[in-house]
Amino acid sequence: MTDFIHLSDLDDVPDALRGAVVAIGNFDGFHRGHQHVMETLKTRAAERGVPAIVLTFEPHPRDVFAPEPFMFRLTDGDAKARLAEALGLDGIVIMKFDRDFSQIEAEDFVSRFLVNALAVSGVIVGSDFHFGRGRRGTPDFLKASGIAKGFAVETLELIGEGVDIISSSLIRSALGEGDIARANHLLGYRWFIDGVVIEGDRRGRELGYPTANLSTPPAFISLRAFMPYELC
Ligand SMILES: Cc1cc2nc3c(=O)[nH]c(=O)nc-3n(C[C@H](O)[C@H](O)[C@H](O)COP(=O)(O)O)c2cc1C
Ligand SMILES: Nc1ncnc2c1ncn2[C@@H]1O[C@H](COP(=O)(O)OP(=O)(O)O)[C@@H](O)[C@H]1O
Repeated sequence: MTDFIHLSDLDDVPDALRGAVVAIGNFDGFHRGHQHVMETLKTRAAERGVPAIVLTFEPHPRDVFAPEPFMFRLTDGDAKARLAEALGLDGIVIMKFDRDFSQIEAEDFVSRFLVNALAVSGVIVGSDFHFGRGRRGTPDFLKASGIAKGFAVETLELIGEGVDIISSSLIRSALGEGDIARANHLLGYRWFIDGVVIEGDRRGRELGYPTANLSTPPAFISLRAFMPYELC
């Protein structure tokens, strides 16, 4: 088994990742809908005997285009990489998303990155996936590109929970309401925040249970910042 590979661009793709089947998206949270994409990705890659990798973007495009209202994040790039490795994928590519990158046309994204850099053998996305300047690249466009350029494209139905489609915003709403159990259920694992424990105002000792002050990037602060959470 080869080591998990983490790339931050597609300038010089190692041979070990060329020819891969690739899942593309933001994947904030690696929730159960995303995990369905990843399981399909692993199955298709194993059938072809090629690597299974995820191609994602940081920062989140919504933070680039509409920084207000504030959107707290479920997983940063490092957490996505850890989850991808834990799910048994072969690698992750975290491309820098900025205004210049967002102007790349869907056609160019396919030819520059999917075909020339990665030589993908297959692409897996959910049925709502859009990409390229102005979000013009639709799942149908991706399928047509695959036929023209010789890679397989699979678009998956979105996984639901009751009447809701599982999405990172649904999980943010659950957390915003303090419903950790529902967030955990939708995530498929126990929600976590990464941070370094720092010295605070020493008020925790008056609360009657152990507390820790976490230094956490602003995008990871919950809407209910003063809710007690169990440490794990
Ligand atoms: C090359 C490229 C250009 C993009 N340009 C835009 C854009 O102009 N406007 C926009 O809202 N999103 C843009 N996006 C972000 C996509 O709409 C989308 O968030 C991203 O492909 C991840 O898909 P997902 O949201 O289904 O996970 C772009 C994405 C890519 C890969
Ligand atoms: N509930 C779901 N079921 C199946 N695929 C999904 C689901 N939610 C998102 N996807 C797919 O996973 C990838 C990342 O989606 P993204 O837009 O980051 O998710 P979210 O809607 O949770 O913010 C995309 O290809 C998307 O189509």
